[in-house]
Amino acid sequence: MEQGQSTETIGAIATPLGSGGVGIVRLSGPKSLTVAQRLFLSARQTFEAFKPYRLHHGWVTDVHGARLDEVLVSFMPGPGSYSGEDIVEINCHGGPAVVQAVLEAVLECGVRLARPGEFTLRAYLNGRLDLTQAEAVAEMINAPTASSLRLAGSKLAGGLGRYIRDLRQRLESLRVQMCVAVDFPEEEIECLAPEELQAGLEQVLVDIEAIMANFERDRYWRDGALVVLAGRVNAGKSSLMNAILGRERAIVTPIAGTTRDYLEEQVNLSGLPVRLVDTAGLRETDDLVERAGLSRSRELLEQADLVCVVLDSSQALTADDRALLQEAPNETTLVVLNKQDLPPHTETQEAVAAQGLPTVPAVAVEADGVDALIRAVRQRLVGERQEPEQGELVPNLRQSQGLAQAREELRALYDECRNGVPYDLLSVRLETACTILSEIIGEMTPAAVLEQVFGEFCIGK
Ligand SMILES: Nc1nc2c(c(=O)[nH]1)N(C=O)[C@@H](CNc1ccc(C(=O)N[C@@H](CCC(=O)O)C(=O)O)cc1)CN2
Ligand SMILES: Nc1nc2c(ncn2[C@@H]2O[C@H](COP(=O)(O)OP(=O)(O)OP(=O)(O)O)[C@@H](O)[C@H]2O)c(=O)[nH]1
Ligand SMILES: [Mg+2]
Repeated sequence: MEQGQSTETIGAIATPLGSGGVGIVRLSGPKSLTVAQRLFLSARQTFEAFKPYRLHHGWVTDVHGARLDEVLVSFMPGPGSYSGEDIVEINCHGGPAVVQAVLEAVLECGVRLARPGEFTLRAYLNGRLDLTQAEAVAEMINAPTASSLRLAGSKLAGGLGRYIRDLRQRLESLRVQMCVAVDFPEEEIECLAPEELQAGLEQVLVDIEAIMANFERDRYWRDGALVVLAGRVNAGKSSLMNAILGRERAIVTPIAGTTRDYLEEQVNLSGLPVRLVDTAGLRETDDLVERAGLSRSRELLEQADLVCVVLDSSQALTADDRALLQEAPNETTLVVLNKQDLPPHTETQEAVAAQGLPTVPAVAVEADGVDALIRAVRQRLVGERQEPEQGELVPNLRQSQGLAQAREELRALYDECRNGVPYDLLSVRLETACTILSEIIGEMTPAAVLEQVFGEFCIGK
């Protein structure tokens, strides 16, 4: 991964590939302005130069001067631009062929196609964003709901970076006060007593714990949860899927084994983003397709944040039902007693009650009980917790793992301090903890980590 001022000019389509009102081709780097001058024909006779932060109306041409599209072009000079470099944006008509043609013209002018996330990578390398803000850009683009968008917004505003920088500063100041620095051996400064060092560490640990708790508690609000509908054939899983979605997404028939591959849809359960999956019904089968579908279902069951075990409450439990209930981990299971419109099978009700798993009744075909089911799903995933507030700081997985590392280092340090380990050894640990925190915000972050972070972006961002 390159460091420092880049010399290559990069270009990409910044809008989704499809038909839309407007499509944007974006350039960043030293050649942006000359490329724009070469490919732009102004609609005004008096046009002289691309005044920054203005829209210039005209045509974009290919390298031979043939008009490609009527456009609006803007120029944002570095270092005060999104990437910190000269940026040009060509606003074309939003059709895939139009933007592709404009991109090709740009690439013929010695511009290189941008890699995923490269505009934002440059913004980061040029000090316009710290790493947590760069990650927030991706979180914002991928945010499935209003609340995940708010969380990304706080991070993009720099809240998490500031929080972590403050933790690091406090550790650094403790380190100075340990007076092991060889710089001032003679100076008469009051050195920190072990108890004071421990107290300082404790406070930092409390604040690390607090923000890590947000990761655990709010991760479903940010990333969404995987909810899998499982159960034997004909229990009503697909009917339930349709009822929750409010449309006929899955095929429903009285034939056992209707769903053979899994179906996945994104739903917003009153603000909670959920990937909802309908699976192939469990049963012994010789059908190759169905068996392949079943093995996919099992994989999904293992990944699920919540499994809704759908039972036909009017029928006796089958061996498959029992096996599923038996294997179901208590924390991640919700039993749906479907077909409540039919006469209940008392043994089934009793057997389920004996398992002690939370249950909800439903009549999937009439979409009855769906509201209660949605409430129960939310309850299982996030309890009584409401949507996170504006300004709440929720680390992502990478950030949370960094915080966990720093916490381990500080805990070890704390214990060593209590056991009378000398300050010069403790000081080394403290430095390690500071380095870990620096990596989270993107100071001294290894190239491999950067590659991973930016590799997950889309092209044009
Ligand atoms: N057309 C377009 N829309 C976009 C973006 C973009 O790059 N292009 N953005 C990109 O993701 C977001 C906006 N983010 C931006 C952040 C900083 C600057 C910028 O030029 N900042 C300068 C000057 C600000 C000013 O004069 O007000 C600066 O901060 O110094 C531009 C966009 C969302 N919408
Ligand atoms: N009476 C009644 N019938 C239901 C209910 N829910 C589903 N059914 C019926 O049960 C049959 C099977 O429903 P599906 O939703 O296809 O069941 P499934 O669990 O997806 O079945 P497979 O895809 O085969 O695993 C259909 O004929 C539905 O109309 C219900 O609440 N009450
Ligand atoms: Mg089905």
